[in-house]
Formats: sequence, C-alpha cells, structure tokens
Amino acid sequence: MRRGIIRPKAVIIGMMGAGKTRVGKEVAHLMHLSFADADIEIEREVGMKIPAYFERYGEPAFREVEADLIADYLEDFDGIFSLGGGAPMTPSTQDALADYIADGGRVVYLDADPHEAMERANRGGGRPMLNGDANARWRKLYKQRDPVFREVANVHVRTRRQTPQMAARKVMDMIGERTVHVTGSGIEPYDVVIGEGAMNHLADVLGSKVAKVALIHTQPVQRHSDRARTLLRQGGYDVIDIVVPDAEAGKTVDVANGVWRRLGDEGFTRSDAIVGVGGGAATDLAGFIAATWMRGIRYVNCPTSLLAMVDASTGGKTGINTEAGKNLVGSFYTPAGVLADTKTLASLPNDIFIEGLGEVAKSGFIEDTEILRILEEHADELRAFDGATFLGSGLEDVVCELIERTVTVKVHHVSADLKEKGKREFLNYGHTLGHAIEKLEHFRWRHGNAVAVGCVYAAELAHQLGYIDQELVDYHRALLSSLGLPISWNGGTFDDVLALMHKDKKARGNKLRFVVLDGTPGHMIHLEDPPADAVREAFRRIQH
Ligand SMILES: NC(=O)c1ccc[n+]([C@@H]2O[C@H](COP(=O)([O-])OP(=O)(O)OC[C@H]3O[C@@H](n4cnc5c(N)ncnc54)[C@H](O)[C@@H]3O)[C@@H](O)[C@H]2O)c1
Ligand SMILES: Nc1ncnc2c1ncn2[C@@H]1O[C@H](COP(=O)(O)OP(=O)(O)O)[C@@H](O)[C@H]1O
Ligand SMILES: O=C(O)C1=C[C@@H](OP(=O)(O)O)[C@@H](O)[C@H](O)C1
Repeated sequence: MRRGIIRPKAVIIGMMGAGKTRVGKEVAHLMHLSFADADIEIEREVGMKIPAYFERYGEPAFREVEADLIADYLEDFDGIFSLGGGAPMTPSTQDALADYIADGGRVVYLDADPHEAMERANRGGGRPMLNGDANARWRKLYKQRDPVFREVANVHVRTRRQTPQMAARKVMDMIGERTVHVTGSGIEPYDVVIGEGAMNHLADVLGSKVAKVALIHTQPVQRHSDRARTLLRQGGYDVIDIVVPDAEAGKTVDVANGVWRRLGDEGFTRSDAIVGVGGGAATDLAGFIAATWMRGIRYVNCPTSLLAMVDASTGGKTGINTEAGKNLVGSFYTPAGVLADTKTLASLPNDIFIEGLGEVAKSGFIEDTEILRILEEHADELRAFDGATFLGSGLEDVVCELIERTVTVKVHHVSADLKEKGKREFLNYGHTLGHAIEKLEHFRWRHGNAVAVGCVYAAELAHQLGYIDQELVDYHRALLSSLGLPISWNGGTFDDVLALMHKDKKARGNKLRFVVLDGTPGHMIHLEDPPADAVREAFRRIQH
C-alpha cells in the first residue's frame, strides 16, 4: 500500500441486483469492517436522491460526481466499498481501480445469476437506468457491462442460489487469497491461488471452451474432491470421476493406462481437461495424464498436502515411477492454474504436514531467509499442527505466508529455467542424498523428511570444503529438528548411497554434482565433482 493512503479492504462491482449492497454489508459484518455504498454517499453529498439528480442534471453530470467520490474513497476508506452498477464504465474510475489493484487492492466482480439479479433489481424500483422495460434494459446493460467488469475486477465471484450470507462468505474467502503469477520462457502464464476457497476459481481457470473434465483424485481426499466435483458441475462441466490408488501406488504406468483407457471410452478430446485433487503423487499423475493425452490437454492442480501446495503442484514437472526408480518417466508440462485451497489442510495428518516443512525450509536456505525467520518464530505451533483446529487460527495466516513465499521461490527458479538446465537445480538442495535415502528406505521415508537430512548433508559437505562455517551447519540441524524433521540417518552404507548419488539426475558421466550454499543462506553454487573424502566425511557426520 502506498504510504499515507488508506485503501478499502475490497471494492464490490456488479450489475444492479447482484447484491453489492446487501452482500457488501454482510462481508463488512463478517470481517468487522465498516461499509460504504457509493450511491448512498453520493445522495448524501448532493443532497438529493439519485433519480432526482438524474432528472435534473442528467447522467453525465452524475457520472462525474460519482467518479470524484469513488476516487476519494479509494484513497481514504478502509472498509468494504460497493459501487453503483454503472460506475466501472467510467474511464477515470477504471484508472483509479487499476491503481488500487496495483497497490494490492481487491476489486470483486459479484457475478450473480442474471435471473436472480433482475428479480432483485426490480424490487423497490428507484433505478433510473431501468426505466421502461426493466428486464430488457437490464439485459442490454449486462451485455455492455459484463465484459468490462471481468476486465476491471481481479476477483470474480459467481453466485447462484446463494443467500447473502453464503455469498458474503465466498467473497470473504476470495478477497483473503494470495496469488503467485507464474510466467517465463516456455511457460503459458498461470496463477497459483492460495487461500480458503481457492477451488472456487475452477470454472474461471478451465474456461468456457472445456466441456468434459476428468477429476483425478484419491480416496483420502474424498471430501475435497467432492467439493471440486460440485463446483465443476455448478460451472456446467460434465465430470468424469477417476479415483486412483493413493500416494506412490498411483504413480505407475498401469494406473496411467487405466486412466487413458477411461478417457478414450469417454471420448475425451483436446478441448477437455483434467483436474487433479490430492497430494503431490496425485498431482504428478494428473499432470502426466494431461501431458500425454492427445499430446497435451488443459489441466488444473488442486493440491491438498502442504508439500503439494508449496512444491509438487507448481513448476510443470509431471511424472510416474518405474521399477528403476521415482519420477523417471514424465514431462515438463505446466498447468493452466494451481488452486491451493487451504480448507483441504483441515484433514491433513500432522506427520504429512511436517514433512512438507522440509521443502519450505529448503526454500528458505536457498533463497528467502524470511522463510527461515518465520519457521524459527513459529516452530512450536507448526510442529504441533492439528488440521482440526487449523482453519481460522492464527497459524493459518502463518502457513499461507509460508506457502506463498515457498511457491514464489520455486517460481523464481522455474520461470528462469523451466527444464532444469541450471538455476532450477538449486531447488534440488538436499535432494542428492534425499533421493538416495528414499530409495534405500523403499520409499517408507517421506520425501520432505529425506530432503531435511539431505540439507544437513549438503551443509556438512559445503563446510568440509570451506564454503560455509560450522555455525550455519549447526543452524540447519537446530531449525530442522525444531520443526520435527529428521536431521540424521543410519539406514544404509556409504557405498550404497554413493552408488545412488551417481545416478542422480544432476550427475554428469561419472562425476557427482551437488548444489550447496556459498557463505550464507540465499547464495547457491553448483559443486562439481567434490573430493571423495569430503563426500564420505559429510555422510559420516549425518549418521546418528
Ligand atoms: N512435480 C514436482 O515438482 C514434485 C515436487 C515435489 C514432490 N513431488 C512428488 O510429490 C509426491 C509427494 O507428495 P506428498 O508429500 O503430498 O505425498 P502424497 O501425494 O503421497 O500424499 C501423502 C499422503 O497424504 C494424503 N493426503 C494428501 N492431502 C491430504 C489431505 N488434505 N487430507 C488427508 N490426507 C491427505 C495422501 O492421500 C497420501 O496418503 C512424491 O511422489 C514426489 O515425487 C513432485
Ligand atoms: N444473495 C441474495 N439473496 C437474496 N436476496 C438478495 C441477495 N443479494 C441481494 N439481495 C436482495 O436483493 C435486493 C437488491 O440487492 P442490492 O444489494 O441492493 O443489489 P445491488 O446493490 O447490487 O444493486 C435487496 O432487496 C437485497 O436484500
Ligand atoms: O520442480 C522442481 O525442480 C523440483 C522437483 C522435485 O525434485 P526432483 O525433480 O528431484 O524430483 C522437488 O522435490 C524439488 O523440491 C524441486
């Protein structure tokens, strides 16, 4: 927010009868904020009712008064601010709203069902723009205004058969969201939306050209895929339900084959889409199916685990496992959108939340040290994560901040290097040993836990070679263990580990390659072919 300016929490626009006033008041009540209705404030300023003002001075004069008042409120009001139906059609108001959005503001297009809005708009009369055949006028204005509202708003809330309270809660969820925009070479731009109710964006992201949607999900997230299915059907899509085996069991060619067969039976074409709901394994599979069906169809990820939200669902790595190992078959294929709906975390088990913190901490080490500070400050609450009490708690804001920051770190690397030729390899901090541990533990160890030990190993290796001091190595152990993450491992021999590290995708020929810190967190380097004794000694130091 620009200094010295007080901005509204949200501005509501929409057609007459959409509920801008009624729902706006409800949102303000729910959020303990003040409410202002531009029309009411204008009548107060000009000392007469709007129909009378229209009658006496005409619409152009009214729009001028309206634009001036809106410009003032956009810089000196901190509550929920509802505009009159025609206000966003005025160019100067469009400019003021764009400035407000650029300053972090939320312009909400309350897009009510036209029949419902028309019926409400006709209640009580007093709308000069509807003189004559009210419904015909309403439809004509809707045709003119809907495209402009979609352009002007940055939050699009559809309401249909919803009470003011239901509509208000949906608005509240969507104005509290965080969005990370993903773009870069080889990437069709998309957004990662983070917050309660992010799934509400499904229809927006899929668009109107999609007819059929294959909903790929796993049994443990049934309650969340049920919500996705309802939203898809409300959006008018024909939903094909595909339940796949949970976790790694779902990332196999046999499962993929079964899904391909189903898509064929259902007559899926390139204009149809995939929606993946679940942890990282489910979103990896869903992305792989989308990447391969007819050489690529649209897909949206709805991650439901912390690790999937902060890592797996974004960046375009899709894939399945083979006998030879994890993620060895796949494609770089980016989604049309990622909807990280934090409501889904309400059912996430504590141990699976904690393993996701492994990738969050990694992102703090490689780039964003504010992540490390937040983790330190909230370690006890994070370690005690309980989905049952998570939503609406103070921890939810902390977790949303961590998700946004961690996704941002990943996006910085993916945007610059989609196919992992250089910078993106820094996201693999801790993974060289981490993947070896997962393999030797027959994938009984969770990914984030293995990565945590791998980060300690990478720090020890960097210290052996003089890149970082002991204090930073100790900091790795202290932070990761405070989050409930493992910092040592004793499940295999050095020779077993060495053989697997030589198979890591960062290895080149017979030479090992690592990514390590150089000096302080946020400064990464590639470490090519380190001395064998340092590789061995660092391993010794992570064994408990
Ligand atoms: N594509 C990438 O860039 C990328 C990055 C990191 C990890 N991954 C992949 O992601 C996978 C790890 O992801 P993960 O840690 O989410 O594991 P996962 O998908 O196996 O999910 C872990 C468990 O938690 C359950 N679960 C997930 N969300 C839940 C919820 N909201 N409520 C209740 N249960 C829930 C799942 O059903 C599963 O049983 C691995 O296969 C890894 O290779 C991919
Ligand atoms: N979701 C809703 N459900 C039922 N009635 C509604 C809803 N939203 C608004 N209304 C009613 O419809 C009428 C018009 O609502 P209002 O908020 O004035 O619309 P707008 O400000 O968008 O023109 C009012 O009587 C209001 O109480
Ligand atoms: O998108 C990426 O670049 C990453 C993919 C995964 O690693 P792998 O590619 O080694 O599976 C993930 O664990 C890592 O955090 C970052």
